[in-house]
Amino acid sequence: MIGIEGQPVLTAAEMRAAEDAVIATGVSVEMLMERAGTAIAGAVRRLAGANEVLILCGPGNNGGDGYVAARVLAEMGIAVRVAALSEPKTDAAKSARAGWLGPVETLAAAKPAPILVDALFGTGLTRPLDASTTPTLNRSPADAGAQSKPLGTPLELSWAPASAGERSVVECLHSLANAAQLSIAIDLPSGLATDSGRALSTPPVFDLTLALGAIKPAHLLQPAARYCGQIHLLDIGVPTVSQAEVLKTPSLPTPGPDSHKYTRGMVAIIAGTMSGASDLAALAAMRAGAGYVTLLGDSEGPPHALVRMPFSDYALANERIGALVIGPGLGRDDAAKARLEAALTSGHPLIIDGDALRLLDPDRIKALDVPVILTPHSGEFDVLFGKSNADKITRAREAATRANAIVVFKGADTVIAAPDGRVRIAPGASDWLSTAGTGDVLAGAIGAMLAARLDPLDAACAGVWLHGDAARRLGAAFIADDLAEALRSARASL
Ligand SMILES: NC(=O)C1=CN([C@@H]2O[C@H](COP(=O)(O)OP(=O)(O)OC[C@H]3O[C@@H](n4cnc5c(N)ncnc54)[C@H](OP(=O)(O)O)[C@@H]3O)[C@@H](O)[C@H]2O)[C@@H](O)CC1
Ligand SMILES: [K+]
Repeated sequence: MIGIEGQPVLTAAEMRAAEDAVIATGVSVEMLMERAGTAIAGAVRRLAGANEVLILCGPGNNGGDGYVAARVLAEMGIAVRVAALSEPKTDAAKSARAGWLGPVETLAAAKPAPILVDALFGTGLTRPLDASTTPTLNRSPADAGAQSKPLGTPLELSWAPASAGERSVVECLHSLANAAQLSIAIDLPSGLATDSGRALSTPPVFDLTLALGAIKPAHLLQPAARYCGQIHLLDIGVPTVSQAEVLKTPSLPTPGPDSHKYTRGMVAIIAGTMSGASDLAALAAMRAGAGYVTLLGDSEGPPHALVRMPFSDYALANERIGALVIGPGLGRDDAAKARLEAALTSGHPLIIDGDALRLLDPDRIKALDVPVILTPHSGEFDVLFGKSNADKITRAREAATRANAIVVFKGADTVIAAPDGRVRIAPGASDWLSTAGTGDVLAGAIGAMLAARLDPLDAACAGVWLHGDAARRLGAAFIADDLAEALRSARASL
C-alpha cells in the first residue's frame, strides 16, 4: 500500500485511458484484474487477521476484482465468503467469477462478517444505487424457467425498484458495514461518482478505501471523500500521469547565516473596517516564517514585532514588499474599493481574499502582470466566476485560466489551480477549520510563502499545507488565533 501524497489524480476516463495504454502493450484486462485482486487480497489479509471476510461483488470489473481477491484470500487460507448483486456482465468479471470455486450468496441474504469488502461498484457507476437487491430476468419465452438457475449460470439481468418490504442495495450495504468490525471499499465506496465527488447514493462511511492504480477525484472531493475513510493506493502496474495531484508536504527554504528580515520576505497586509481579520492575517504571515510583516491601516496591540503604519500610497510603494495581502476585514465601502484599486496598481505580487474578492472583476486580474493568488470560498467563488454544476476541479481550473491567476478554491476539499492547468487537491482537512477567521490565517500564510519568492503555485500549496497541518496539530475547538500561532509548529516540522 502506498501513501497518497503527491500522487496523480485521474478521472474515470483518464484511468481507462491509462489502462488501455497498458492493454495495448499486450497486457489483458484479465491480467490487470488479477493484479488488482491479488493486491487487494494482500492488503485485506494484513488487516483481517484470522477474521472471516465477506466480499460483495457487483456486475462490472469492480466486482471482478472482488472475485479474484476472494479466490486469492481462500488460497491463502483466509475464511472468505462472496455475495453478489447479480451475475457478472463483463468478460473479465465473468472469468474472475469462474475462478471463484466457493458458493455465491445473494446480497439480500448475505450474513454479516467481521471484515466487509465492498466490490459492488467502482469507476463505472453511472446512476444511483436505489435498485432492488433482487435482479429481474430479461427473459425471452425460450428462457422460461431460467429464474430457478443458480447463481453462476449466465443470465440476462437487470434491476427493478425495491419492492415493498424488500431492502434496497444501499440498505444492505449499510447494515453489513454496520455489523462489520472493519469495512473496506475497493477503488471507491459504492454509490460515489468518480469525477464529481457527488454521492449518487449514500454509502456507509468506510474505514478504508483501496484505490486501484490511481487516486480519483472522489477520494478527495466532498462529499465523496467523507465516505472513503483512510485511503491507500494499490499499485496495479498502470503508469499514470496527470496535471492534477494530491497536495504534498512542501519543501521550504530555511534561513541561513546570511539571511536577514528582507531575504526571508516582507509581507504587507492592507487593513480595512474589521481590524481583527487583518491582524490574524498578519500574525499568520509572521508565524509562517515571513521576515518582516507590516500592517497598513488602523490597528493596535501586540505582537510588537508587527510593524503598523497608516495606509498610504507612500507605505504601499515600499519596493521591498514581496507579497501584498488584501481582503481580510477590508469591508466593501468606497474606502475599501480605493484600497483595492491601490493594491491592484501597486506592482506587488498579490493575495486577494475575503471582501476584496467580491469587489473584483476577473478580467481586471487577467490584465495584471504580477503574480496573483485568489483565495475564494464557495460563496466568493460564485460571485467572482458565476455558479456552475461542474465539479470543483474543473471550476477551479477554468477560473485560474480565466483570471490568469492561481485560484485557491477553499473548503473541506481545497483545490488549488494554476492557469496552465496544474491542479493540487488537499486531502483530509480538519472539520474544526469551520470557524471564523481561519480564511484570514490562510491568506497570511500564503503571503509569507509568496514573499519568500516561491513559485506562485508552490506558495499557494505551501500555505494550504501549513494551514492544514496546523489545524491537525490543534485537534478540536481551536480558534483562528490558535491556528495562526500553530503555523509555527507546522513550519518547524518541515
Ligand atoms: N478497466 C480495467 O482495465 C480495470 C478495471 N478495474 C476495476 O474496474 C472498475 C471499473 O469497472 P467497470 O467499468 O466495469 O465499472 P463498475 O464500477 O464495476 O460497474 C459498472 C457496472 O455496473 C453497472 N451499473 C452502473 N451503475 C449501476 C447501478 N446504479 N445499478 C446497477 N448497475 C449499475 C454497469 O452497467 P450499465 O451501466 O451498463 O447498465 C456496469 O455493468 C474499477 O473501479 C476497478 O475496480 C481493475 O480491475 C483493473 C483493471
Ligand atoms: K466499491
